[in-house]
Amino acid sequence: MNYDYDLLVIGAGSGGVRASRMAAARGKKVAVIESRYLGGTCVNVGCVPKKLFVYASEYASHLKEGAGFGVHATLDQFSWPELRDNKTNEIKRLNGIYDNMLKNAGVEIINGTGSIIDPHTVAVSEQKLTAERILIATGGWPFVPKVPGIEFAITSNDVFYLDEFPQRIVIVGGGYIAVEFAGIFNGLGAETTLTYRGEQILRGFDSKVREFAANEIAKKGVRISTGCDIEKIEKQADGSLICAFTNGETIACDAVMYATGRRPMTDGLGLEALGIAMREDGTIITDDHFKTTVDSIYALGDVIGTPALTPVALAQGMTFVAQQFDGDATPTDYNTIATAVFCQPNIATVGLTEEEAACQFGGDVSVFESEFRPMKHTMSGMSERAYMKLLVQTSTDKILGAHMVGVDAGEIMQGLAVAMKAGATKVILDSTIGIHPTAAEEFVTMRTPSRQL
Ligand SMILES: Cc1cc2nc3c(=O)[nH]c(=O)nc-3n(C[C@H](O)[C@H](O)[C@H](O)COP(=O)(O)OP(=O)(O)OC[C@H]3O[C@@H](n4cnc5c(N)ncnc54)[C@H](O)[C@@H]3O)c2cc1C
Ligand SMILES: NC(=O)c1ccc[n+]([C@@H]2O[C@H](COP(=O)([O-])OP(=O)(O)OC[C@H]3O[C@@H](n4cnc5c(N)ncnc54)[C@H](O)[C@@H]3O)[C@@H](O)[C@H]2O)c1
Repeated sequence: MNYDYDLLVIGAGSGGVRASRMAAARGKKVAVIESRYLGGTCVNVGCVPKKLFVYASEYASHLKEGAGFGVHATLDQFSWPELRDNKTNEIKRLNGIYDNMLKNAGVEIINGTGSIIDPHTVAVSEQKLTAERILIATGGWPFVPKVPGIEFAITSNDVFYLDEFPQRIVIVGGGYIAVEFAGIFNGLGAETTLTYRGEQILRGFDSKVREFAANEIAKKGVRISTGCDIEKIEKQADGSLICAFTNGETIACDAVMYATGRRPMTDGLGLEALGIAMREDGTIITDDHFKTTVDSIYALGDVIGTPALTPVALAQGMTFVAQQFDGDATPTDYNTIATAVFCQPNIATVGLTEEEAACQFGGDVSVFESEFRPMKHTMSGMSERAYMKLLVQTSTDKILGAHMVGVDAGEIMQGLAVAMKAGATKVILDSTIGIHPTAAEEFVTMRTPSRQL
């Protein structure tokens, strides 16, 4: 059977771009269909613009900290339009780089929305394209609950393009996006409320990390309200919003941002008609080779419900190509994926939480902890503290988990993740000479366990 392409990818985000480039590099005839923006969520409305905003949000605090060092500076002005537009220009530059990168790799870019009409055919408007393999890499989309007045709320898709900076913002959710944007808006000077329906933000993270981080975030000025939810949002004549909460409280604000999770983007793909199996939450079911329940159709990235992180989608893209075109059957390894929340200070983690370690290795776990005031803040006057934890299997000395709340934790944790992947034991960390004076050296100097689990 002759097809137009060896591989037709739907979605030019983190996973789709990587898979198409790698397949084209192996001499395959590849096209990628993209409906909105090259680079997908991460480049356009995710990791990249978010991190640029995080940088912006930290200057005011740096200026204050300088005083203790004799460096006196005041913040004259923060211009939201400048931040927003400079960010947008940077994203456009990256879109151009993606365009060149794909074309130079020999990947054909097709602008439009893809819809699968049979196991080897994708329709894009009037065009019908055939391929030996179809790869769905369509990512996710913000989920917002049904709440009266939800139409007045914004999501992470809108927040990067607001006409005006909200001086008062309510952020709903307790996950990555809510916590990161609470830090961004608070740092940029907005009166920020983070509201979460559960007891403690950052579900899934180590419980001490959650408590410590929530405390540090609150110390920075974010008002954290837990155990309640928004009942309704009303728009006032002056354009401001009033949020009514389930606990009877009301808050007036200029913007309400919902960061209540993401759903897989499968709208209009035609999956039901093809009989492609999905879970209840809409994520596509795949095997170790990213194959869906239809033989020639594959899926990877956020749309399959694996950890929704760019490096995971990238790794999957590379595994997919190795499996399909190099004859390498090795599946993607999801163990010890390091991750960071870019709040102030950062949270970063790799491996098991204390709760998971206790559950899996109870009676055989040593906990090493360190909590301290970072050296910088002994003179900056800030009360910020840092927390680090290592979980070690006592009988084997193997590192089970590493956690940090502190400046640059995201940068520090990557090295620990490599060590863990290499099977590092506590003895190896102990025999590693530290870099002084850094916070990171604490990870190689914690000698006495604080607890046994
Ligand atoms: C605010 C925010 C911050 C984030 N920060 C981080 C971070 O700091 N670190 C991190 O690791 N991860 C972060 N993430 C998660 C990360 O962005 C995703 O995990 C990653 O982008 C997933 O890649 P993907 O290839 O699965 O999908 P995506 O990158 O979402 O790409 C999917 C692409 O498919 C296109 N598409 C969808 N349907 C169709 C169709 N029918 N036809 C054609 N094209 C279609 C979309 O337009 C999109 O371009 C963040 C996410 C958000 C929302
Ligand atoms: N730094 C990073 O690596 C980074 C940053 C941002 C996003 N991401 C990825 O993107 C994913 C999506 O981020 P997210 O923050 O939207 O999702 P999330 O799953 O991390 O958090 C969603 C939050 O919304 C709450 N929630 C869900 N439904 C709700 C409802 N009906 N009412 C009130 N609250 C509700 C949940 O309890 C949770 O606290 C993350 O899980 C992560 O994988 C990663």
